[in-house]
Amino acid sequence: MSRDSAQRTMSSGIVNRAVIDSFVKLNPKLMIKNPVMFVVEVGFVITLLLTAFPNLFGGNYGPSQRVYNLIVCIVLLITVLFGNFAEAIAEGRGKAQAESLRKTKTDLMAHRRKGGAFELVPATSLRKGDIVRVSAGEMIPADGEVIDGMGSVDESAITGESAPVIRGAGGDFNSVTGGTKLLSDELVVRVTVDPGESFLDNMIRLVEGASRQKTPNELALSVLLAGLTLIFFIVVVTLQPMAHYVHGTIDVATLIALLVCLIPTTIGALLSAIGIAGMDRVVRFNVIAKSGKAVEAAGDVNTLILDKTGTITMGNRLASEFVPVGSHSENELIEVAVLSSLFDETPEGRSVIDLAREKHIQLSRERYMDSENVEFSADTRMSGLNLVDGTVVRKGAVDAIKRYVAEKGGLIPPDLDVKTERIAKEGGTPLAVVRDNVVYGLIYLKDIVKPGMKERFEELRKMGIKTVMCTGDNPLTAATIAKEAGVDEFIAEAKPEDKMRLIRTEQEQGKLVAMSGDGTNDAPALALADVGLAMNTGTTAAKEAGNMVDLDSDPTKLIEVVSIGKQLLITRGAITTFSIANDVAKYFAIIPAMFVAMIPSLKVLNIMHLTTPHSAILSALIFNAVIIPLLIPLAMKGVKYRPMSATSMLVRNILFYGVGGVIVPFIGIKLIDVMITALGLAHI
Ligand SMILES: Nc1ncnc2c1ncn2[C@@H]1O[C@H](COP(=O)(O)OP(=O)(O)OP(=O)(O)O)[C@@H](O)[C@H]1O
Ligand SMILES: [K+]
Ligand SMILES: [Mg+2]
Repeated sequence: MSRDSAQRTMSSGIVNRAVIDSFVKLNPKLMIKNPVMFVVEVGFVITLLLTAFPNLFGGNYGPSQRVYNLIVCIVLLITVLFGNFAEAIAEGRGKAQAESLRKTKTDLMAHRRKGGAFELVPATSLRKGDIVRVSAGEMIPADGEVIDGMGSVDESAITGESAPVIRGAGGDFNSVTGGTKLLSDELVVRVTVDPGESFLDNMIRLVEGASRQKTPNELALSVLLAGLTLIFFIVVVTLQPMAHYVHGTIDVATLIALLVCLIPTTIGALLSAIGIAGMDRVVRFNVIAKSGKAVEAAGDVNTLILDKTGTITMGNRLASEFVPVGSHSENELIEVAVLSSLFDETPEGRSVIDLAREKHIQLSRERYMDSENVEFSADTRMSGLNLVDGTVVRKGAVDAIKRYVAEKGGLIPPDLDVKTERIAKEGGTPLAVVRDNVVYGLIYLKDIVKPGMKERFEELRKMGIKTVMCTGDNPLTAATIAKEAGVDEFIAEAKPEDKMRLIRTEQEQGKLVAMSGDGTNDAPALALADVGLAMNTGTTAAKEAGNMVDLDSDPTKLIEVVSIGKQLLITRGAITTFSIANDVAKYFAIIPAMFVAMIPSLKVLNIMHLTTPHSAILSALIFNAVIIPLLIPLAMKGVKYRPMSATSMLVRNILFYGVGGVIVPFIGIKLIDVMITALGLAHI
């Protein structure tokens, strides 16, 4: 089957299923969650009874009333079904996706460690803390952290990305996901989740919408809609005594039709579809949002915090030059630099070794096996070795090294600052190299700003979002890169806790903050931020702390997420405006029609000139139903979002959807009235 036709059968499958689901959702237990549409369903039941027994509530109605009641009854049923269909079709994609994810889960086996050996067990029996061995060609049986070995993993089952990724013990690339396939080598993995709680399980639940809860915004809107419904209910109920007062009566089916026309059924029917579609759009960008709330928060974000290396710049900072200082030669510098990097497994450390090799300087690791390796940390901003003979070598951020040398009573060579400045002004990262308390020179780490960053930040600025670059690098390098990339503000020489402080300060000013990160030390900040986008390549801690995970591990994807969030909020606002404006217009169609027989002077209000009172009511009711499926595409695709300030967006939308919402029903109802008249149904 070609991809195209496969897609078509999938989408026709989704439609068929949605049609069935529309009926399943008629179950009152499910309907009650949506009070507006529940009222319509109750109306359907009552008019159904009135079709069978036209004089159920008194009166002396003839057979033509039966036909009228039946038409109202059918239109009401269709209205409810249309609303259910909107929700079902929005859920459809996720359900289909969940099914294909479930397939990757079945029948996994695992080699679990027991004593000194490994036993073959079903993956479903694995518990948190179990140790498993995975060999090349096998599926990784559960989520976990690699504790030994390194290998390439095909994660396409969850990311859809076919390029294999490297996973290995230690560092920020140690997390593996159950259901992905190890392509090479062997890994020993410590399982980090119990059955049913895995990433894949969560993802299935998420895309399926099983764990979907109403967001605070949605909840507030639902309460408002329910309130409006109650008000209109009271209004409609009091119409009957008013009619009596002018010596008329209004039949119950008409009252129900009026009520349904007046309550906000359009937004009531589409509300949950809009929310589901928003989450779905995020998924299509390969981002897993743990809640709809996170997506919504993204739409309101004021401040975006990004780190420099790897987010704004390419991130493979490579040593490109050795710059000796004082009276030291280049070779002397290189030797100390290599020594300090001998066991430094960061890309920076590796690149120092590579550049030195190009310059024909190499040291054997075996000779220094007994020395103590001092790993790089974002807190010390240094790395190096403590040799057995007491010699200490370090490389690191220049200010950190300067402080270190001063503590040890060493001197700072006079040309260090000038040379540091030169590298920093070019946007490079200078690393100072020191043996004991003597500074030998600088390593020039080059990093390039990713293409197109300036345009992306410009777009964010138009959305009214402030961007702050937070980097551990020195202020000059930071300033150069900030200018080149076009971020609004930057913080240099930042330690992980500075990120948290920045988030807190912004939040205290009432702002919503988004950030992306991947390291274990990013986890607290990811948890603190309103939108925390964790990288899938990152550590388990980071992924647990964030409320979104980017499967492609592209930190700049926050920009798309923010756009989708905004689009979601705008779409909901637009359809709400449209829905309520619609109801105003329907009021003009129905009220004059209902009362004109009793109060002839109301004729002046009858601006639409609909054929008969019955046709007026039926036209409004049919329009009310038909508008729901007509708006499904808009609810699913979202209102197109263009970067502009929130107020101008609001004004524009109120004009478009508010005014449009008043005009469209006038035209629509008139057209339907003409058709009803042509069909000869106006005089039933
Ligand atoms: N392997 C390393 N050995 C020694 N020093 C390093 C090493 N890697 C980075 N540094 C220094 O430590 C500083 C802080 O590094 P850190 O990773 O916290 O921030 P960064 O990568 O510069 O910025 P960002 O937070 O934007 O990623 C770097 O600017 C650099 O000066
Ligand atoms: K309505
Ligand atoms: Mg970094």
